[in-house]
Amino acid sequence: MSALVSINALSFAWPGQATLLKINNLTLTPGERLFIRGPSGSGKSTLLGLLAGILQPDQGSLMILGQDFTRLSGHQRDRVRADQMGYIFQQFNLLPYLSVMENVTAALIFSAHKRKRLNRPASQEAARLLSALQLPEVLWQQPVHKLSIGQQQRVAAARALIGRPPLVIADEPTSALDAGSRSAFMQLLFAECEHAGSGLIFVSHDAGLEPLFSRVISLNQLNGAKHAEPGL
Ligand SMILES: Nc1ncnc2c1ncn2[C@@H]1O[C@H](COP(=O)(O)OP(=O)(O)OP(=O)(O)O)[C@@H](O)[C@H]1O
Repeated sequence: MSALVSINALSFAWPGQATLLKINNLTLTPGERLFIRGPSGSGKSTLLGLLAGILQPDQGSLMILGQDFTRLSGHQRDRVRADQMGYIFQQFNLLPYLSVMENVTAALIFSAHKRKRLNRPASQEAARLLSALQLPEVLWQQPVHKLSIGQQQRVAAARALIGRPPLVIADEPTSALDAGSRSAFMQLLFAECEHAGSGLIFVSHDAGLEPLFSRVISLNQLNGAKHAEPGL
């Protein structure tokens, strides 16, 4: 089976800055659950931005679901992301004045592929995900800006998971959750990924979650770039 993600000799620098990431090799196979750890500022979110096609490497190759992202236009990468990925952003990126339901189902408006993978009406699938994440039903028609940060994080997760994307990318998705919600969140995330056969790339500072993953990597060990973090 071909890799979901394959990185070779990739390097990336933010404009005017020293090289932040130099990654010789990283592969994710379908269904694999990868945990990436690293101190603040080590480049975890930047790496996820590259994998999602939001950023472009300066050198090297980046194959996502069999497509060479370095050869696609920004618009083509947006298409792959909308159709084949679910991305839980660190800052959620929800549409504040739309309701919880509208935010979750918005992911389907932009992707016929995600709509096709549903096996029930969109609102029912959104309800199933929101219930599994223990988000009270009274909130579902509320605009998301009225929700707590932890509740918004769960809406962002439901939006990423709807339509069974083959690749799920999660950037610190449990940072605002209490222990009970975190546990429900992790169970749903794993159950959904397993059911859909999705690969998962998960970045977190929460080392307690590491044993749940099939592979754990340290970005500092993977990264050949010398960066200016104190003590590194
Ligand atoms: N949009 C940007 N423009 C310029 N530099 C950036 C930008 N985003 C991040 N950086 C720089 O890249 C480096 C790595 O940032 P990044 O957010 O990838 O780290 P991180 O490991 O995800 O950190 P954290 O754990 O705090 O979220 C930092 O030095 C940061 O200042």
